Amino acid sequence: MAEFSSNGPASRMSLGRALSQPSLNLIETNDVSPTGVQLHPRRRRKLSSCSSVENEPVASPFADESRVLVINTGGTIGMTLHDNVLAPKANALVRSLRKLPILHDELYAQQTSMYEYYGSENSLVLPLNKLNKRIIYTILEYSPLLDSSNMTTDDWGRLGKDIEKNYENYDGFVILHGTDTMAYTASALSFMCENLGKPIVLTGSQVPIYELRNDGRDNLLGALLIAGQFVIPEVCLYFFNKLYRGNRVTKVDAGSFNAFSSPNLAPLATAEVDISINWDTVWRANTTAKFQVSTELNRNVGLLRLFPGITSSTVRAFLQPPMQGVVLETYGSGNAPDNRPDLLAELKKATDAGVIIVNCTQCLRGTVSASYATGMVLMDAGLLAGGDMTPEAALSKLSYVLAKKELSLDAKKKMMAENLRGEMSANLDGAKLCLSDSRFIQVIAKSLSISCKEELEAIRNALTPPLACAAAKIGDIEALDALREMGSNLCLGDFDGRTPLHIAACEGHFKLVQYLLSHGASVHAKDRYGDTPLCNAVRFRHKDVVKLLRRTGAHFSREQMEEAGTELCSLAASGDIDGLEIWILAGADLTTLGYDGKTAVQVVGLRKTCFVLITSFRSQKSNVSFRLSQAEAAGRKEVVAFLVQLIGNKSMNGESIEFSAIPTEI
Ligand SMILES: NC(=O)C[C@H](N)C(=O)O
Repeated sequence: MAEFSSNGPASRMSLGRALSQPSLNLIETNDVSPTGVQLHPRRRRKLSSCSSVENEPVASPFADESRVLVINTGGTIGMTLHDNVLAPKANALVRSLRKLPILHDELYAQQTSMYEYYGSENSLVLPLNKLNKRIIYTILEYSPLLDSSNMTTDDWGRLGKDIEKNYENYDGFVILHGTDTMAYTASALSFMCENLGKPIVLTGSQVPIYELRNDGRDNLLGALLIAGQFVIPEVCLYFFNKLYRGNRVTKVDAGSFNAFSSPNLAPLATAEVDISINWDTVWRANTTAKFQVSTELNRNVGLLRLFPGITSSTVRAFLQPPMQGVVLETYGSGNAPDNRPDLLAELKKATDAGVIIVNCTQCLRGTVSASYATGMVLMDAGLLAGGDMTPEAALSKLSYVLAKKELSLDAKKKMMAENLRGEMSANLDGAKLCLSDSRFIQVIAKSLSISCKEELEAIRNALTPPLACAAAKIGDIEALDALREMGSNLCLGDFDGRTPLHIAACEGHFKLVQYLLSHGASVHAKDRYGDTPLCNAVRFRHKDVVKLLRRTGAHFSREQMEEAGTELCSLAASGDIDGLEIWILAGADLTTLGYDGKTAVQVVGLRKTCFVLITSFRSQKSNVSFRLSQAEAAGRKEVVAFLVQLIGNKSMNGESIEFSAIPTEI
């Protein structure tokens, strides 16, 4: 049998702990439960691993597994030679990866019934890594596989939809993609993915993975390790040991493994002896809104590069309708000839007619500014300054913004000037409050005789997560604000991976949860026991916090859902309607099987179940149609029928349900 790593004794209640409650007598080592229900081998193994010593909780043997969806779009990484040219080869990647021990541990897969459990031939598992984690990845291969030169905005839309569809089932996403247009796809996805909370990592290679010497294996492995281990809520690009923000990169070398550059932003992470994440640079969606993908893109956009002697007729032809948005690649810090009234007149005519023209530099590095007269003339012609955006980012941003039909032209222009996903540096001159400005850190540094920047940083990194957690415990927003101004990252966890959001969720500090979410805290952060802030809020029954976290996109994983089955039955058995209600608000399904194959509905009886459902409908109206369809999908015809009869809604359309008509007692 494979060795399962344990996280050691848990010091507090976790979801997994429900399984080891002695009063529930859940120790099950046989294939068949007491009620004769066949348990899946993975769940059986999990249940049998529960401690037989009373009150000693044992972490789930699978708590240290994470899941990554790999979408293979094509590119050199999966190409083979045919008639002396490279072209993508279909249905070959999974077979080949299965034979590579650094990318697949067959023994573990067999012993844990992984293929059966995930129901996919295309699932693989990485060997145990340094952080004691297993990354299970499933490959979704597109057909046909494409050289990225053949990709269009439709392919970006397909990627967006697939990520949206699978978002809740995976911890992170890897996209295998050709390098030629990878910077465009990465930029476009960064805008399309609104309120992203999980990592999406694009990678590929310069030499096919099937060749003896290649960069594909390292790139794929690095991308998987990052997507499976770190909650970096960005569309990123991983290549040659570096993780970049996707909308900051450009392909700079066709013949080197070091093919990409991010000239205006340092890498988000470097994979050297250790993978070190530059958390201060990681971009976070500061909202309490749910993840969604906007697949609408406007194709009437283009890139125009200035060159000495360009004719006004070329410019005029390029700016003709249906063109709606153009990135003008200018000289140096955003300059164009100021002695060419013919050219400037064409630009002005177009902007007056409603074409949005963004000024970006042709230089690899740097930003546009209005420091020269030759730059000012473009402002006068109505161009927008593109800051230090790459042309790839500016073009895909235009395509995304122009597709927003509900916005006026002015609103679109305003949006173009805003920093939406970290694609531009907001204020290059704005000095950030630095570490050494903090009196608190200074005092500690002085008493320890420390003065160098690296040591100061090490102190900050060690001290601030527990300090932020302490502030979260007592609901002290001011203290958190002070820590944040000092340059501390409020999303980092303490030694147990518990973030301030976990603590605030346990304590039920609603305002503080709101504050943290609006400052980039992640609802997907898992502590060392695999618990998210949502698990904590449920455990400590903070209804309003549960609702807020759900609105922000928090959800249970499949494993947590399955564990919930037993907890729900236990609550049902003890008649704890309040307890059941909070689980439902958190997204649990009353038809989930408990340890012995019974559901909470069966334990509590139909009439009471309906009462619980109705109570939760009352507090979460938008969930009505979802719950009904869930009950329907689960084949709980009697529940559905009873509800429909009860609320008099024959159409089953949740939106039209009259809540005041629902009796409070059944
Ligand atoms: N290295 C590569 O992947 C180049 C290839 N032509 C592509 O972009 O699909």
